[in-house]
Amino acid sequence: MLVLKFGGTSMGSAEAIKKVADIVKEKLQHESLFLVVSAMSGTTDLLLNCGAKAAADDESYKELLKQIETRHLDAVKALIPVQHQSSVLSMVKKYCNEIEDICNGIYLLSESSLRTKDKLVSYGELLSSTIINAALNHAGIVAVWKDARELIRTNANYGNAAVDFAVTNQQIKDYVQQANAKLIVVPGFIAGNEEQITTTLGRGGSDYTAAILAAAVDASALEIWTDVSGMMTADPRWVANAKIIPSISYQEAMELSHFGAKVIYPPTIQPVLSKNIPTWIKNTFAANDHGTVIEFKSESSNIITGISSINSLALLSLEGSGMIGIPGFSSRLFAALANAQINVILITQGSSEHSICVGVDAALAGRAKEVVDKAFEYEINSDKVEPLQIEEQLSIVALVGDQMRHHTGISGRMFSALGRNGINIRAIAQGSTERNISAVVAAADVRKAVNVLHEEFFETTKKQVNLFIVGTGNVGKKLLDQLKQQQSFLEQQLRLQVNIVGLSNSRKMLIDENGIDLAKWEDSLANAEQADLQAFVQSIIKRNLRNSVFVDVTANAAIAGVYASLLEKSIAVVACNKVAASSQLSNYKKLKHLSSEFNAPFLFETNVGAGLPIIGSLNDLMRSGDRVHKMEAVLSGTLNFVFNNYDGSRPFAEVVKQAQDEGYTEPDPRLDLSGVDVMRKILILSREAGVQMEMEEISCNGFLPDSCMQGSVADFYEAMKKEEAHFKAIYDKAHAENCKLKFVASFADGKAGVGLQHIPPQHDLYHLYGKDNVVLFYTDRYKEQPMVVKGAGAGAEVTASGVFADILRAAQK
Ligand SMILES: Nc1ncnc2c1ncn2[C@@H]1O[C@H](COP(=O)(O)OP(=O)(O)O)[C@@H](O)[C@H]1O
Ligand SMILES: N[C@@H](CC(=O)OP(=O)(O)O)C(=O)O
Repeated sequence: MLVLKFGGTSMGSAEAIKKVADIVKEKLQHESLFLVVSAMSGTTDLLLNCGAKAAADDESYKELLKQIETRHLDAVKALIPVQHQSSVLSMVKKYCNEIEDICNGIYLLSESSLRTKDKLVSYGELLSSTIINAALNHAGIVAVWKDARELIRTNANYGNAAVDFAVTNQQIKDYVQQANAKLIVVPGFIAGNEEQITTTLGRGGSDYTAAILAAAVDASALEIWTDVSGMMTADPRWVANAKIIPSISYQEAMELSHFGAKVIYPPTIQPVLSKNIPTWIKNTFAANDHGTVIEFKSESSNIITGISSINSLALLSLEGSGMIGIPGFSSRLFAALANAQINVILITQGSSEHSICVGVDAALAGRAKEVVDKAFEYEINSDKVEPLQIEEQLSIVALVGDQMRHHTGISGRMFSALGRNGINIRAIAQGSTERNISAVVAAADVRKAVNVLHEEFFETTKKQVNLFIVGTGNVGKKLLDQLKQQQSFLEQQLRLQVNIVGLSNSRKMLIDENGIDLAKWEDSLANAEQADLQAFVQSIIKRNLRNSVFVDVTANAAIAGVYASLLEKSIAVVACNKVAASSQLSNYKKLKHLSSEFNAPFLFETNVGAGLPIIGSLNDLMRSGDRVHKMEAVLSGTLNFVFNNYDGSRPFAEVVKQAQDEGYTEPDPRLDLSGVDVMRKILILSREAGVQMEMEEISCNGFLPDSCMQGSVADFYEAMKKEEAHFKAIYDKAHAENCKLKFVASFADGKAGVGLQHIPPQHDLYHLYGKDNVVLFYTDRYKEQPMVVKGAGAGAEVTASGVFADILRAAQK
């Protein structure tokens, strides 16, 4: 005999029920069947909700009752031909009337007991099993319906009754023998006690019904049909890359289900394990998929089989000096919890014996405090023990696998992966079977934790990076082009799946967790919501996605102001914006500190020399113990371009405009022309060279007349035109000395300065063309001959590629 169980998801609509009928028909060709069904999906919750509303004197329960009735009547109408519907419709109607009577009773009494709740929810399975039984018979498949309450005997622990296996097994065997039927339809989840009163086997308990039947009749197999193609390495609603586990041991399945893998109800395994009955998880909507087989395995080949989580946990800590060395404290704690029917999910105790910490379902925390404080009343009153402390809003994330005990370093990898992503671990437990390592984390972090661990243990070949990009100007656009062009290369060659989750400019912002399509980002952004920097940042933090990188491709001070709030949430920051690194020294230091404390890269290579490897090379020198004595540099692509192209033959203002049009200048070119931009750069280099420097300490020998510094950018161009003679004179003077004009930044003996200089032909800085930058580093190791980094130091394309390189660095941390 074969036992098939179809869950609520497989019974959710007439369409789905037709698929169930097809599968049953096919299976019947080979074997006789027990068919166990759950309530149509959502029905159990609806029934409980009706009861709760009625008990709270809320008359709207009547609307819910209508929904339940309509849903089931509709299913009958869709499944059974009109001329045969009446008897089933009247059966459904009769059940619905009974539900209404019960709810009316609850409403009148303003109260409902666990026993009444069991009676109420039993109608979900009674309805669904009646409907499928009728549908099968009308389709010519002969089926008999059997009330599970007459087969499965339990105690009277309503809501989660315990099975009396001796009576149950006998009842099932007797019935099967007497019925002699090919197909027996049974409502799942419900059972009966000695007095024939309805009980239930706990939420999700239809799986258990099926396992009990399978074990009683020594079934050839148990098949649990649901809406996924098997047990997966993690909950597929959370982890997009979760994979089907083709085969798994009973113990691993038990451990995974205990730790939240909802696809199977934990008690299900015990009956089938004791009879060694292979148990399949199969997909009603993809019946040919292999699915998962749960079976006996002497040696499983998996080190880690799956990752699951329990999402509502409270940690209870009992602490006090009176606990040390005195036996019996823990047994009293556990006895108090057990007597109150509070299940302990996790236990940790430090070797000092000064405290003991247990995890329980968050809903039971209040009750736990009552009973434990009562049990230790004497010790609490005499200050030997503190009143029970409760910490809520926690979750457990667990790694499960038979082979963990044979492999060292698994927990190390687990904790460091969580740590790298800024997930704080509140408590740890490892089962003595070493089949499970559990970490307690904040509930807000659990989804991220499951994803981080899944990536660490199952997606070793691929890593997902989640980008939040602000700025879609010259550099931003180029960056998006480059990302689009490289996306598949990165995935195939570097195994990096780069997901652009957020995109914002000063007008609009767009967030899409599945990744913004880079082929049409401009349209999507144009139609997105109004930009709001704080809302954007909060949304990044709230999403709490692993490997998040914030990318600032603006020159905006407000945006530089949000880095700290991101770094302290372990979100990496990549910026071509120089404002933060050149801000007050205290702010620069704070950001550096947050970056190291929260393990979140803060990278700004493009702050100096665009895509040139200037800061990275300097960092390498410093990290390897070198010391910088002197730096000499031309760091403004704009100024270099301007002085390389200006010879008085066309106006200075026109050359500046060309530099702006070609994308070398800051949005306000006065930042470049005044020397401020170069001051920022030498300041950043000095700081990266280990010097504590403020912007005010840098001297500036500027060349721009005061008249050019007033008003708007348009006013600036007008003013430059009027000052043409001033610029011509500067040029002529240098030319007369056979020198070129270079705006030089220098650092020596801990001091920095910038200014326009006459550079003679033999000078290192003379041969510098176009928009090129150059830096000469004189260090302990590069004494006479400096280390030179030289090349195009401005332009959207090269800046974008420098930002891109920083993103990859942050991603591969
Ligand atoms: N590790 C896991 N493997 C497979 N499914 C899982 C896992 N963890 C959680 N699930 C979820 O369990 C769901 C199936 O359980 P459930 O809704 O109770 O189905 P049914 O109504 O068929 O009993 C799946 O749709 C899936 O989203
Ligand atoms: N209907 C019950 C029992 C059950 O097992 O349902 P499902 O198979 O849909 O998880 C519940 O919702 O708890």
